[in-house]
Amino acid sequence: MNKKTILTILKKKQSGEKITMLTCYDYVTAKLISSQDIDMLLVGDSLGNVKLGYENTLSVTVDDMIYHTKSVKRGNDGALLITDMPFMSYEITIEDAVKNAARIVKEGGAEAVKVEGGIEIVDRIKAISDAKVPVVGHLGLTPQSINKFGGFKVQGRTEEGRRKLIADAEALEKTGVFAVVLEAVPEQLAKEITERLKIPTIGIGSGRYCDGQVLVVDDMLGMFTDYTPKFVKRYAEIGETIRTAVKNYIDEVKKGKFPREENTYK
Ligand SMILES: Nc1nc(=O)c2c([nH]1)NC[C@@H]1CN(c3ccc(C(=O)N[C@@H](CCC(=O)O)C(=O)O)cc3)CN21
Ligand SMILES: CC(C)C(=O)C(=O)O
Ligand SMILES: [Mg+2]
Repeated sequence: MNKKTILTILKKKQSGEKITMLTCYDYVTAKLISSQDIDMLLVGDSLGNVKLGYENTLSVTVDDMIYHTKSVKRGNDGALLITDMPFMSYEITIEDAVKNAARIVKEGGAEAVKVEGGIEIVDRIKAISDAKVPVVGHLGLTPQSINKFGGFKVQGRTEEGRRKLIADAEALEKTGVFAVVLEAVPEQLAKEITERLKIPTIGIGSGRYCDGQVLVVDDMLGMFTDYTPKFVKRYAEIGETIRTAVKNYIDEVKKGKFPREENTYK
């Protein structure tokens, strides 16, 4: 597949071509997804929920992110590879932020990192970017703030919230992020932010007017069903397919129908 870079992504905003992104956590899935000319793969810290079975993303470590990024890297054919910086890997000091971003690039092979937050973290973002690592921002319902928000709560519904989100988005652009994920941002506000910014907005639950869209792959494939945010559309029922396949396998082994002659060495 044609190699996508940050230039590919920036150009799509200019031309008005929609940008596509999915999360991805492993080699097999990276091969499958990138065979379809997706623009970006995100090794999301949602892997804490989806792959590790935690209740939220707060326990995810830099080592977890590197482990999964290496796996995705080997299967990726051409997509721009972005990895989330996990909770507390960029909050404490600028030095931490740069060191952890560097590990994600050097050891994991990510081409960019994503961080959650606005004005309060622009110094960390600038330092990472100055260290030659492209950064994606993430605003709105930022899951690493779950304890501060008191749950997975839509942000930007009050006038003050609206103003803060716009100011954060503009601050991120000024600091040099090359794209910003807008999560669960009310559609008209996401539209306004998208129109104000020269960098692309990638929406998840933020309506039709964002420059691109992202979903958690296990959600859109019907694999992860512990909870289903309203913004998820199921494009397949792979969970159901797996259950049926496993059921048939068990039945056939018990009845002696599997293995058959063609599955047997002579
Ligand atoms: N599988 C999965 N999909 C995701 O999209 C996702 C993760 N995991 N883990 C990290 C975060 C958590 N996310 C979530 C989780 C729950 C809601 C949720 O329940 N939202 C409510 C709306 C809440 C409100 O109206 O304020 C909903 O009904 O959609 C949203 C995003 C998004 N991210
Ligand atoms: C949902 C996307 C944007 C994300 O941050 C993740 O998967 O962790
Ligand atoms: Mg994330």
